[in-house]
Amino acid sequence: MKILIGLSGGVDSAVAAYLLKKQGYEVIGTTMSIWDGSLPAMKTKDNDSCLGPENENIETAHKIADFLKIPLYITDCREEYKKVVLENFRNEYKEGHTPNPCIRCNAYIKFGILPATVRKTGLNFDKFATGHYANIGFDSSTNMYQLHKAADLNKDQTYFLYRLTQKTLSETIFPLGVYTKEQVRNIAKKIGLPAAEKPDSQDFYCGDYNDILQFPANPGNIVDKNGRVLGKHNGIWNYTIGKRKGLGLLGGTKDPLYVINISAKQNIVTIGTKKDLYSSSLTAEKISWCSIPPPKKTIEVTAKIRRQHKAEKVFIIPQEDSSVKVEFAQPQMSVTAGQSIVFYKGDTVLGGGVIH
Ligand SMILES: Nc1ncnc2c1ncn2[C@@H]1O[C@H](COP(=O)(O)OP(=O)(O)OP(=O)(O)O)[C@@H](O)[C@H]1O
Repeated sequence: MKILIGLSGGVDSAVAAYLLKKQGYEVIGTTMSIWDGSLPAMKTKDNDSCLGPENENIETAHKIADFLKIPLYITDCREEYKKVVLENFRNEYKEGHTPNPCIRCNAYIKFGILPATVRKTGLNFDKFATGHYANIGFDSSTNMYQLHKAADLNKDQTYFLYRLTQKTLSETIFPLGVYTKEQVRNIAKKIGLPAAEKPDSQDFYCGDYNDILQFPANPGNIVDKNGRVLGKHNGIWNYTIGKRKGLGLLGGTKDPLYVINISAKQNIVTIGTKKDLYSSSLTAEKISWCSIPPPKKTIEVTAKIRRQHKAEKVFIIPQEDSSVKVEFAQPQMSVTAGQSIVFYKGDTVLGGGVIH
């Protein structure tokens, strides 16, 4: 079997490639290029984000490929990344939402355009692999592939993968799903991999998001729940639900204040106390059911409303228009439009959607 692996120049994908080779597969590497140099380059050296100058990563990917004796192809995904990920990023912030670009990148670029572009060059392969921490299984009772959490729950990346389709799951391998990060680092050190000491990538972009957004200032009011003006903002995209610091309010207040609502239509940021941040339900759209057929009636599952959230008990109530209403068993803090809610049953990712 021939496997194409996405080699980022980091330790995870390098070890994943090593493990595949060790299992006897024919492995070929590809590094996707998404950086077109139009944004200010980051100043900090240790910040290894996805979107940033790539030369060093490509150089390391070449070193890794040479070390593992596998061919490496650099794949230009810059145009598509700009159209699919960065444009959406801008549109979402314009709407006062807080998007999650990694989820979109995975669904459309990393597991879509990247392998498809390699195939178009005439290079054939049977499966596509990455160094993500996740597992894929198959449920013979439903005949469906299943996305499962990684063995290393601290590194589990399934939150970012819920938009993968059945077809993609059927063609994908996650060699690191059964390992802990510590084991992966130890393998890298033991075999002397060039990327062994590289830090994990932290964020998708390490600079100021305004570099990407580039919106002209659009001043408006910061108000309390009663509409009383407490301050001014320069653009709603500088705020996210739950933000507490740097609100630039006029007078000192007794209780700590947080952003509780952002209205693009009214160009208003609303501030409230911690208890105003709690919601008992939400609506999610653009639903992707990655491991099960779309449920027709209410189901009880657990759900995360952001990557670091502890999965909580919820009831999913399917709506006519294919969106879902989600009711929390316990009210949850900082439900944020643009972020994804991801549904789990045990360690299986059922699917997810974008919070409205
Ligand atoms: N530029 C890229 N080209 C090809 N594949 C990539 C690229 N960036 C990430 N990937 C793939 O996606 C996986 C998960 O990426 P993520 O950004 O989460 O990095 P990571 O966990 O730090 O992994 P790594 O140590 O391999 O960089 C990587 O292991 C790799 O297989």
